Amino acid sequence: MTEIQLYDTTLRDGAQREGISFSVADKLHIAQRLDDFGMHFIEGGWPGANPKDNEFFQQALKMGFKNASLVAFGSTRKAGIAAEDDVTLKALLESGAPVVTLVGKSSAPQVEKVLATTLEENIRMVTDSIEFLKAHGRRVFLDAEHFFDGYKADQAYALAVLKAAAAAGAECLVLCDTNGGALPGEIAEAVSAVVSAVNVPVGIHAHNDAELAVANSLAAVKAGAVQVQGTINGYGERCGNANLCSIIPALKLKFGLDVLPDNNLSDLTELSHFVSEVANLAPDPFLPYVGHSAFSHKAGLHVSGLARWEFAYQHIDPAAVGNKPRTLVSELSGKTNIVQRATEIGVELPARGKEVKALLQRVKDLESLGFQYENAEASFDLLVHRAATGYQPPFELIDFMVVIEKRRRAPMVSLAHEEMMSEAIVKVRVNGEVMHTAAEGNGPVNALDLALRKALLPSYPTLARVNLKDFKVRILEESTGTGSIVRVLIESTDGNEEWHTVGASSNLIEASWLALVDSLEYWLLKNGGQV
Ligand SMILES: CC(=O)SCCNC(=O)CCNC(=O)[C@H](O)C(C)(C)COP(=O)(O)OP(=O)(O)OC[C@H]1O[C@@H](n2cnc3c(N)ncnc32)[C@H](O)[C@@H]1OP(=O)(O)O
Ligand SMILES: CC(=O)C(=O)O
Repeated sequence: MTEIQLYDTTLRDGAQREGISFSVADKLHIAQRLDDFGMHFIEGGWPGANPKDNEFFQQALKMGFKNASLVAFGSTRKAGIAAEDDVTLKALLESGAPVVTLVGKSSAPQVEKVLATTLEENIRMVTDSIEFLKAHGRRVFLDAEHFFDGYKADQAYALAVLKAAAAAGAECLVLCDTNGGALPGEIAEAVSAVVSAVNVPVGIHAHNDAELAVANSLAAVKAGAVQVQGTINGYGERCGNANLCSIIPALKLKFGLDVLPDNNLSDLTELSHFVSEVANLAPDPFLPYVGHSAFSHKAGLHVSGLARWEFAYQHIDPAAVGNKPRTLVSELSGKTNIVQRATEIGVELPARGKEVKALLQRVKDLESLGFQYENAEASFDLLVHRAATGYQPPFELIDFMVVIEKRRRAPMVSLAHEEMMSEAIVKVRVNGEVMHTAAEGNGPVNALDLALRKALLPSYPTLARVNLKDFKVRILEESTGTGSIVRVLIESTDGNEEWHTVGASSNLIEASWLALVDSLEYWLLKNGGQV
């Protein structure tokens, strides 16, 4: 079986993504996780480029890896100077990394236009640099920059660079689609040609500018490439690099290549989320394999099909990559979505009973009025409970009133001397007793929240732990202006768990009230007022 080398460049090319700036500690944490995961090579950065990268190599060598080899990245020597005088080559040696990946030009137009040197001198730069590093005991890979564009422009020259690198002792010739514009067929053809022309293993380094980096990497492997370079979550310069979170499961589960132990693959989703956390980027829910929505099922036909056969609408078992299937409830649901979600919250509903039909109809009716349940699972769970015979809500609204007043403090000098005052009066029945409370707040929803809590806290003191974490308002049917329907989505937390509720109305206060009441009622229902 072909041995594939997994080469991660999240810490170097991944850090070239706009918005990412890893600290040394971030890099060390990520490197540790990549090593635990079973990555074969971890490219840590460009020694000499900045103090953080220098520090990283010192610390990473002290830390040591159990699976991976540490790789330092840098360019071939500058034109017109000796290798031993080149600052980049010296810094690569000083980094102490046992493996060095050298980026060298393999495209004739790039050599002439960008390096502004001769084609012959570029070949000498590649050869001298590899020989210099090999003479100092380093393993060397060549990242043949712009290889595929160079292969189209001047095939003989692109191959001559690779042959020179192989003769100088490069262990792997990594063909780079640096501008990310190549197509899978072109990649496969060029990789096959190189594999036949050289006696050294070939690798692939693809960028995602045409959204083909993963497809191109897989096409390269099919054509004989044995090293795959990429990044976690596809982070990288411009539109990113080939996403290892898609490539690794494809190699393992679809190509049947034993690139990692099975148990490690199930850590992939966690690894992806860990790296996005450290990069301070929200995880992309729509990433294949590892995204929160990668196995979310919304359409009624899909959910019903999946209930009969787990592969009806899934290309792999989500558990293989550490992910989970989810069932969404919405206006596109069928009976099975409702039954499954009800089962998840411990309510058994007969699959063909009238309760399910009524709930499904209620969801569709409410969504047509502006509610949206797929992002507000707690509000849907309450619909299920409220429909059950004998359900006793922890509190019931009798009525509420909100007053908003603009007050001017005399003497008025500026807007800072004007203030908005909101007061809410709430009447609710709690455990048979009518509670009549009032509160002032910095806005009408805040005043309502405070007045409602005043009414509930004597009976449910632990409710004090519940906080509103996020409050989103979306205007639906914008064309009707201030008369349009608004949807309010509230995210709440008790410090341990988070839940989402929804309200919709042509009145913003009412929409907010509905979402607020659902939030508190949901928590009381789940916790019985105790935590
Ligand atoms: C395809 C890739 O993603 S390769 C990785 C690119 N990554 C980075 O550039 C990030 C780190 N880079 C840096 O910190 C800086 O660019 C440094 C420290 C490497 C160099 O900085 P400077 O010395 O100021 O040079 P600058 O970046 O302006 O120009 C690049 C120089 O490298 C030369 N160069 C570019 N590619 C190569 C190559 N493959 N081999 C040799 N020299 C090269 C250019 O001709 C230019 O030389 P010049 O300074 O004699 O004109
Ligand atoms: C080496 C590299 O990052 C590239 O060619 O894209």
